[in-house]
Amino acid sequence: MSQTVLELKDASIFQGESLVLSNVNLQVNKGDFVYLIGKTGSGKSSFMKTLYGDLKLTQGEGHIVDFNLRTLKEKEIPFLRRKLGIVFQDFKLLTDRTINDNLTFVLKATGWKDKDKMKERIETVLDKVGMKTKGFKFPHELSGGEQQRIAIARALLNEPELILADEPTGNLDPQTSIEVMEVLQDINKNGNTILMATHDYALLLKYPSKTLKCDDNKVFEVVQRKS
Ligand SMILES: Nc1ncnc2c1ncn2[C@@H]1O[C@H](COP(=O)(O)OP(=O)(O)OP(=O)(O)O)[C@@H](O)[C@H]1O
Repeated sequence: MSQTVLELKDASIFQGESLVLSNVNLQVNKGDFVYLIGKTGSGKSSFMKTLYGDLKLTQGEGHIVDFNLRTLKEKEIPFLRRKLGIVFQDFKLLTDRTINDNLTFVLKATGWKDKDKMKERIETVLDKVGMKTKGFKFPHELSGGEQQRIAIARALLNEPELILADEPTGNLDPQTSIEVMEVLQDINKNGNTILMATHDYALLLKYPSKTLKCDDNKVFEVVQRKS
């Protein structure tokens, strides 16, 4: 039986008083790879922010991993985020420390204590993104694509039930975008569930998957035609 990791029913997404998306219905199951597309300003980031608790869900129903978005309390947000892996367009690595220290920082902040176990987990996630030998480097010593791989590794640290990637290739050239996408495809094949916001249509064509579109304050599924 498929396990639902995200479900929205008649959910409306607001930025302050203004309605961004209305009556959103969607279900994401374990193992899915789902795209969220739409023009600039159509609401993709607002949608993602609602899912990780940065914007409150005030209308409709929303369940993500084991949390109810309607009743989510401020103090529960860190626990929700531990079950999610979040990847941003601009990587958001800490620039003052090495990759190993970036990853150790997250593990410590999420309750890990055993040094050997932390080291082992860091090696495992760096290996998953093909960056096993780069742990000693500082972020500025890596290319954009490599930094994004590290950001994906960081998202994987606590074995998230769902990865939310908001324009993960937005700062990358087309070839590097494909390399990062291959990493996301690999981790999806290994069982990770991914919801990815993008406006990169070339990626959609190359890696077809279930696609939701934000347009005109609505979210609907689009069916890709095979040409
Ligand atoms: N912090 C904010 N406060 C008020 N309105 C906002 C805020 N952020 C976004 N908006 C508005 O919400 C709407 C949706 O923006 P959003 O950033 O979600 O779109 P997007 O599809 O992610 O666009 P992009 O691809 O440019 O990131 C826009 O009309 C935008 O002006």
